[in-house]
Amino acid sequence: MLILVAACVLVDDAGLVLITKRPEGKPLAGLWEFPGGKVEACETPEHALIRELDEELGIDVAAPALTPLTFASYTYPAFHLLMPVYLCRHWTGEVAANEGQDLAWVRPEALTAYAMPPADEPLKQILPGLLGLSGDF
Ligand SMILES: Nc1nc2c([nH]c(=O)n2[C@H]2C[C@H](O)[C@@H](COP(=O)(O)OP(=O)(O)OP(=O)(O)O)O2)c(=O)[nH]1
Repeated sequence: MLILVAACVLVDDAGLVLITKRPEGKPLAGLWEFPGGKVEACETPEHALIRELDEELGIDVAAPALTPLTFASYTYPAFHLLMPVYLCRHWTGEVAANEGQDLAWVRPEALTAYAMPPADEPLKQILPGLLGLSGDF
């Protein structure tokens, strides 16, 4: 089974990236991830992400502010994850932990210090380079 999850690398003015901790009771609990979630039927990945960022973090993101950055593709025991990852540098509102989740703003090079789902391992390695080349979207 293929599961489509949209995720976002939110980058603030200082170049820090937001990661959030998966809460207890969910699969992969306690691991840090990029905000996002499953794309529902009849939703585009962009609209799923805009919805999740509003629900999880209370921020408004406009579709043009989402730039395709990279993707993850990983086989978990129960499904195969395909995860388009977008870059977002512009949003309105203050980032808040709407679901009580832990949040961390980290330097891209420091992502390797955080335990993340196995699907995210390659992303940790390539993000510093990708963000260094990504310009000012
Ligand atoms: N958001 C996000 N999900 C990730 C990442 N890496 C990774 O393996 N995943 C996996 C974990 C989950 O199996 C899946 C996301 O599903 P989820 O259950 O959190 O999505 P959701 O917010 O729609 O949750 P729910 O409605 O089912 O509770 O993608 C990541 O960096 N960000």
